[in-house]
Amino acid sequence: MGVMEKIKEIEAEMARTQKNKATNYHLGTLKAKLARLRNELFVEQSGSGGGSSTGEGFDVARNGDARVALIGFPSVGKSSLLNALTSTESEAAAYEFTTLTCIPGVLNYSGSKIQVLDLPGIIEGAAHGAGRGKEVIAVARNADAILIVLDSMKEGLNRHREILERELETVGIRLNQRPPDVAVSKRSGGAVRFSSTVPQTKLGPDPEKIVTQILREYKIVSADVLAREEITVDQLVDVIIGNRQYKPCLYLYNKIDAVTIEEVDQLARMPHSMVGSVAQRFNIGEPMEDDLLKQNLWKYLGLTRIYTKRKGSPPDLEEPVVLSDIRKGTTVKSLCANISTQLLRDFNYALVWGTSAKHSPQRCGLSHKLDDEDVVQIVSKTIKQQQLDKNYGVLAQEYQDKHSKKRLEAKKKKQQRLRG
Ligand SMILES: Nc1nc2c(ncn2[C@@H]2O[C@H](COP(=O)(O)OP(=O)(O)OP(=O)(O)O)[C@@H](O)[C@H]2O)c(=O)[nH]1
Ligand SMILES: [K+]
Ligand SMILES: [Mg+2]
Repeated sequence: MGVMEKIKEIEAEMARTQKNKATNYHLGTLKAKLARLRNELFVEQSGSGGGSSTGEGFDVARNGDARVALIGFPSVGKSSLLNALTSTESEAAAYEFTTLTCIPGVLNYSGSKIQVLDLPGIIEGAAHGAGRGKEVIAVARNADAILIVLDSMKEGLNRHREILERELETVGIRLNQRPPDVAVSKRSGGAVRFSSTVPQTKLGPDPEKIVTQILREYKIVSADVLAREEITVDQLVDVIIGNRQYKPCLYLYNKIDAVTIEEVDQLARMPHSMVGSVAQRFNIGEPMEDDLLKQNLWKYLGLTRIYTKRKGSPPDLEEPVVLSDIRKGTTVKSLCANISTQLLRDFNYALVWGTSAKHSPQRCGLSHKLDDEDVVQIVSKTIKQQQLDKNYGVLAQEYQDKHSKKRLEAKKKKQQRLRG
């Protein structure tokens, strides 16, 4: 039996099984099996044919401080949106599948550059290769945030939203979730031991039993599992499989110019959602204060502007350094690394003005977490400190050389002994 048939079989069995306390354990096991098979299918497919071998899908160079992928059904207005947000022109028309490839544009927002990727529309089954779905979804996997565009005029909008979520989930993308706080450490012997710092209500009456069963599904028989928050079977499976991508995702209900005010009101209340009209420039486009979309994207990307300043001069308010919480973090260290490796190497301390500082300026180390619009002055080590470091580096190198030489000699001797 092929993987696809096995998946169908398990899905059918899950549909047949009533959800109650008695079947909880059985359903949990089925879920784990299903996730394993789906993952197998995905890994298998991304390895062979269809899309590039790097898993990048369409090959578009990264540009700017962060990257957003536009995902949606055909003709929801993705290309129109790209045209409204950036200076790039992507063909927009009233027929489906107008866009056939990935079109990048750059959106400028308060000192930052956000790369926006217009993509072909996807349909149900995209993750398994329907249309150019696989390539589109691979782009979503490599983006910093996803903007799902929906057409408010379409019937079955909620179903559309669910289909898109499912397609993205199939390839291991998790939308608006944090990685679960669970550690699985394999051991060489013994059974599975499960401990938790909080009561677990979603793993049935005997959490250790179900955790053991799920791990066995992934051929792990000996391990310590520690949960620091309440988890579900799905989350445990995610941790075991390990290749999950946690992405912020904003939903835009477009074309609200064409629906009733009651409908608009309902859509605006959906989680992680906003309404707008590209055609009528409602919530989208200039002026900046009214562009709720840009403001939301900024928020979802977790971007932080840092103004740097030199000693004795005012901060440079024209060109902030933009850091991303979801990419490399927003600490003083990520700021230094963003400017130059030299700066990171010669870092002594930082002076920080702004909301992250307890008092202004606060003297901070590399691990200090910065807030949006903080002002930072980096103080490098003195020449003397650098010289000391360098000497230490030379000494450390000599020590290492000496030891690796000794190790090499010992190895040679051992080999000679073995031969002779
Ligand atoms: N009424 C209305 N129509 C819109 C709006 N935005 C886009 N459209 C129209 O929707 C149609 C499809 O727009 P596109 O931008 O081509 O949509 P797309 O999602 O890029 O489509 P594909 O590339 O085919 O997947 C065009 O006729 C647009 O003029 C809007 O806010 N309101
Ligand atoms: K279209
Ligand atoms: Mg298009």
